[in-house]
Amino acid sequence: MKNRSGRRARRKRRKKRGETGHVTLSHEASFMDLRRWLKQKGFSSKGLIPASFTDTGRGLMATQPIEANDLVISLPEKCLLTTSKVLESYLGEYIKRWKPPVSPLIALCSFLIAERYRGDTAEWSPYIKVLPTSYTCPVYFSKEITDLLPMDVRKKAETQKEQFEELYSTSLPFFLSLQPIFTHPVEVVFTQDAVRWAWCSVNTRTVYMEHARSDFLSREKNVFALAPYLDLLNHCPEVQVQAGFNELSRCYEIRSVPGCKKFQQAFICYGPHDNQRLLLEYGFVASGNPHSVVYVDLDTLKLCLNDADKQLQQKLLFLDDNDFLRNLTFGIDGPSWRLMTALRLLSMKPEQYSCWKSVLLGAPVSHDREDWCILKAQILCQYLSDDNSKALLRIAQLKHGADGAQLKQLCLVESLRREERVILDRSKQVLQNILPQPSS
Ligand SMILES: C[S@@+](CC[C@H](N)C(=O)[O-])C[C@H]1O[C@@H](n2cnc3c(N)ncnc32)[C@H](O)[C@@H]1O
Repeated sequence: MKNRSGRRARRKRRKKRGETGHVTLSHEASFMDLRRWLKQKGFSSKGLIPASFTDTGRGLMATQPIEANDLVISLPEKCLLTTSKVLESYLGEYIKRWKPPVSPLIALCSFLIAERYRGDTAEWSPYIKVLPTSYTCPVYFSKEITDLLPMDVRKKAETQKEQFEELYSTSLPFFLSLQPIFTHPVEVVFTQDAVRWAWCSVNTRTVYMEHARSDFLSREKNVFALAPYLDLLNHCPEVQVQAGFNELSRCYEIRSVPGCKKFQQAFICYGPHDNQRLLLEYGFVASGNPHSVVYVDLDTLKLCLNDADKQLQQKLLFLDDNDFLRNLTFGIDGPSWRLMTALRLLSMKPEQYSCWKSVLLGAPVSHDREDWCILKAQILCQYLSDDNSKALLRIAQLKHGADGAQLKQLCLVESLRREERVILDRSKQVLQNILPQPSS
């Protein structure tokens, strides 16, 4: 008889209960220091411990059941790193002096970089030490890897990269003004890589918290708060939570609507984001994400249209005026309502223009125009499928000989492309089923 208490049996039982493999990290010196430091600020991490999970990486595990609607975590204001704390710090006088005022984002980024530079002597050192040293957000991607992204997200990633580079170059004079704080030249402390790290730390880890406007900061939104320990919570699209700063308890609180079983990962939901947005803003992809779709960008749409249509430019202008040139998608259920409506408007013959209002509301133009739309949707779907296959092939080639960071990025783009593949295959089936069969 097999030993039922063996490792394999335990793994099997865990799998049956829907638990994934994990290794606890709470005994690691950096996490022990973090918990000690937070305890001094009034936070008790009882009930949640850091662990590394096979499917999501580092996260928090419940060591006791969390009942439905119970608090998952409650982090006192003292533990939150906000722009007010930065203004009260040794950086404050430099920020207050600088004209025009720096943005709340740059204030936070500068503080993270300065604290990392100060090492063990930094007040926030226990927190800085558990932050990732690098990120998998597209601002880290080379052009070769960015080019493997689906067109729509590729353009957004390129814009994001340009915006980051612009932010870095326009913030350089301010960084240079911080020289008196450092013994090394500021240029070697505030490198583009350091600012990218801080920028990703803020963008991927802050919680939303509104702050009163400060005269010392620019008018850009000041809604960030870095929340040590709480920011170890990973995202699950299906989980419902209530989160926010509680003015009475003066704590940032998260309540879980469904609760969480003992020894399972405690998740929160970052928002109803599709995988493209998760990749752009957080540098990961959630498999089986119910919000995921495949975008049809304008260039792809144009590729599949008839150039001979003399009214094409006018039709595209009309679509633009009615906000029908963005968010055109394929989903697990086939082409979206917006995509089909855009195609219907594009399909119209001049003598049918009088019915544009009902078409905008979703009515088909005519039988033959509806067939035209389904055919165009099929062509679009096939075009995106071919692009997907080419990208997956190229990823497989590039994975040979890639270094650690590149490999992580390639695997991430690969997961996004695999999720896209599932959606496109399902869309193809849906379109095949609705296409009228030739009569025998
Ligand atoms: C707020 S942090 C969560 C803790 C983070 N995993 C860590 O190790 O510090 C957000 C980051 O966690 C990762 N993440 C969150 N949810 C994830 C998920 N479901 N799968 C994979 N990575 C996830 C992403 O890298 C994201 O940028």
